[in-house]
Amino acid sequence: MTGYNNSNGGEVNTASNGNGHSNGHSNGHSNGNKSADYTAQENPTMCSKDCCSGQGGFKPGNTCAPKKGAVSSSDEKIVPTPQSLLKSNGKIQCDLTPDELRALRVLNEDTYPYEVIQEIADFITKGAGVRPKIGIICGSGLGSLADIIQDARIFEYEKIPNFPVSTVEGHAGKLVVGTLEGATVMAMQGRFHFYEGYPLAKCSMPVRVMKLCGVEYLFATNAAGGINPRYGVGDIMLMHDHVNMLGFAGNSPLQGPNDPRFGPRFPALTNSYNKDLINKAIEIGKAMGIESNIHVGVYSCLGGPNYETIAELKALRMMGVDAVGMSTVHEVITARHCDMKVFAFSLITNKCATEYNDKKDEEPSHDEVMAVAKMRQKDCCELVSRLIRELAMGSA
Ligand SMILES: O=P(O)(O)O[C@H]1O[C@H](CO)[C@@H](O)[C@H]1O
Ligand code: HPA
Repeated sequence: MTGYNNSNGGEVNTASNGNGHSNGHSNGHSNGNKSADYTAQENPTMCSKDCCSGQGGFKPGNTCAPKKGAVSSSDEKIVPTPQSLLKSNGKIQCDLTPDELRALRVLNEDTYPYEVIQEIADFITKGAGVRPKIGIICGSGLGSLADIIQDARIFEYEKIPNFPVSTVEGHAGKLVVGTLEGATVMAMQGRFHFYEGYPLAKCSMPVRVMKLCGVEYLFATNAAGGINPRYGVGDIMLMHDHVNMLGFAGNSPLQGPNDPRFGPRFPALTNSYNKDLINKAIEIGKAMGIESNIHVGVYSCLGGPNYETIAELKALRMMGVDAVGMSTVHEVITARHCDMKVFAFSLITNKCATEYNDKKDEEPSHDEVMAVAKMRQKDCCELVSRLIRELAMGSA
């Protein structure tokens, strides 16, 4: 791989994707459901199996009184909403613990005003005693990128005011601030995904926190499925562009009122991925002897959490997508909106099938994703730290 220049779209491969196919599926089916309405057939007047079965079976005249120990509707645990917690004097009244209350508040908080982001940033910079220049987001299984940070000050997400919590395996939920190769850095060991139930603005809110902490460069990493047939498991794809599938569906982290202190209402995304950093990373890949495992390509983010169907993967390939995942794009959009320089790469953890087959072992799984990330974390760490060294020395 030689120097990258955006004009030919990097290594984007427009290989024929074999559009015509027969998948051998038949539409007709029999559901084999012999007794769709079990209670109605056996006990024509029974109100429900659960209701009457504790009373010695159904007898004509059962009153269907609640069973002993059953929870009456007034005893049922109420799932609190902000409204249900408010007394008429506007004060919150509930028996939730402070932690439960905080989790509830963070779940319900969809937008983060500038001042709240500033508060979070102040909490971190005061606690860490530094203003980091480089922000790193660790992809699934790539948390070790943060383990190499020196003089680390670690903030658990639960302890950061107004911060969401990580719910995905391989995302520890820690923010690590310190130095790496002479640069001050902050790394998210655990990112937020749309499929976790967080709105996109919340998923990428930490990028704004990074900005207000002083971060100028965002390094975003992810685990992804390789759609480009030339990509192998364990390869690294430097992102030079993306296709925002969630954006196609009308969803953006920038939706809602725009605060010009972060950036413009209508940001351009045509030069989102920094070319100098891509070229430096290619050089570093050569120096590491992994040149043949480095590609430059297009990433696409789907909502997840399910992996893609064959038809979806074929469609993505036709659109020029090389690797697919469930993250990163909203972070990049948020970073570009507030004028951060972006470097991003995908670790290809699995090859995506674009032809129909019945091979179970070719189906993607998060276990496989984590295993490959573990296997390749050393090279990923080296690539990131060497690139940061170049930045710190002012040569990137
Ligand atoms: O993008 P990251 O966070 O690396 O994780 C990827 O791996 C998970 C699926 O295995 C999904 O969350 C997908 O987005
Ligand atoms: N699809 C979507 N996300 C992923 C994949 C994949 O194949 N691999 C890792 N993250």
